[in-house]
Amino acid sequence: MKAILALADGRVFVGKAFGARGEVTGEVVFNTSMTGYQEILTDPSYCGEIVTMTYPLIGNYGVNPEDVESDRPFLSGFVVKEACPYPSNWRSTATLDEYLQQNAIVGIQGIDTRALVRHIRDHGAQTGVISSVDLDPASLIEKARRAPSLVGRDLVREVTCKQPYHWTEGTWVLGEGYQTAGPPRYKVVAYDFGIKRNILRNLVSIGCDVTVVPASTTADEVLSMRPDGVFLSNGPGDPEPIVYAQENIRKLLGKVPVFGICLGHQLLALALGGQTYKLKFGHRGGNQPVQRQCGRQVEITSQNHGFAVDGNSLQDAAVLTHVNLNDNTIEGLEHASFPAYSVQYHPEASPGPHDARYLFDRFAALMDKHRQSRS
Ligand SMILES: NC(=O)CC[C@H](N)C(=O)O
Repeated sequence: MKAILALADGRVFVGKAFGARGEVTGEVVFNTSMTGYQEILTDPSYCGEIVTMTYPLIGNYGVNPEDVESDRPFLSGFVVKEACPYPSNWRSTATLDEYLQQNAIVGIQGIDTRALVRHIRDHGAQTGVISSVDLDPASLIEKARRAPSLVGRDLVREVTCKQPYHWTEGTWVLGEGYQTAGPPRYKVVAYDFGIKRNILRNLVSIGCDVTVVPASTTADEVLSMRPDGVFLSNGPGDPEPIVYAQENIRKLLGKVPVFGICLGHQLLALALGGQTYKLKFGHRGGNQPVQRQCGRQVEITSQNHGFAVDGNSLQDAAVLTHVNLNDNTIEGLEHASFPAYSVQYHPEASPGPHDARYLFDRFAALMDKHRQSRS
């Protein structure tokens, strides 16, 4: 069945429908990861986005019930060059096409993804529409132009949990599956702005007893739980309109150690009086080089973000700790005096390299130090 991807600037790509049939809009972005499509599909940070994979063959190891970062896919639509119909993997329980159909995700394949990605790289991310029900390019271009932008929208409300919940699953080991939690050493409250499960698994693996709370949970409610640390999660959309989270973070600073990832990093910067801005097309992939400013070591990192922190806006409120070697954007910060730090990239990987796992151990050390300071 024919399908069309139309961009707001009038560029049109004709391909074949796969996954669910229908029509969706979203900001068209691209991810350069060669593997990890199931983790990408189930990362709530992609809510509101149509995700294009630059690697041409997607689905060749199928899907399975373990490699997920939330309970369902959150992206708007999926664009690939070729969706493999015959996966080869002993862990596979379904094809990519079946998985997208089961989760009502609209896909298009068979388009020139290289041309699409070069267009986005040269002209910037923009809204688009995928449709297998309206095949009139002019109509679709108009729909893409009317589609809402990510800027100024609170998409966190669409993905956060409704009630607090306890998390006990640790990281995955081949042949054994997900590890169970050992004796807890730290009580951590994790804000769910669209949290990825592998962040929770890594927190459990460093000895955290994790309670996940909705994004709107107040600082007083969090402090009443007497945590040793508070985690600020990744999540979708523009960080600026999430003012309620910035206000709660501001009230927590200095009272309890804080560790933030991606959206959590941006919210921490905003809470410190900093500013964020929208990148031309974002960083999404598994090979972004990030250099530590202390020690100059370079980490190859997993990334998925379209906004960034303006390093000049933080003044002396925070120290900039990590920088992206591709474009010198800010990738990490720490508070000048309070036990609080964050990174723009994803040390939990899923998908991607594990170079930055040390950042979880750093959270444990910060909680130890804070506990000693109170004893
Ligand atoms: N993965 C994330 O947390 C993304 C953060 C934010 N939504 C951005 O696109 O920059």
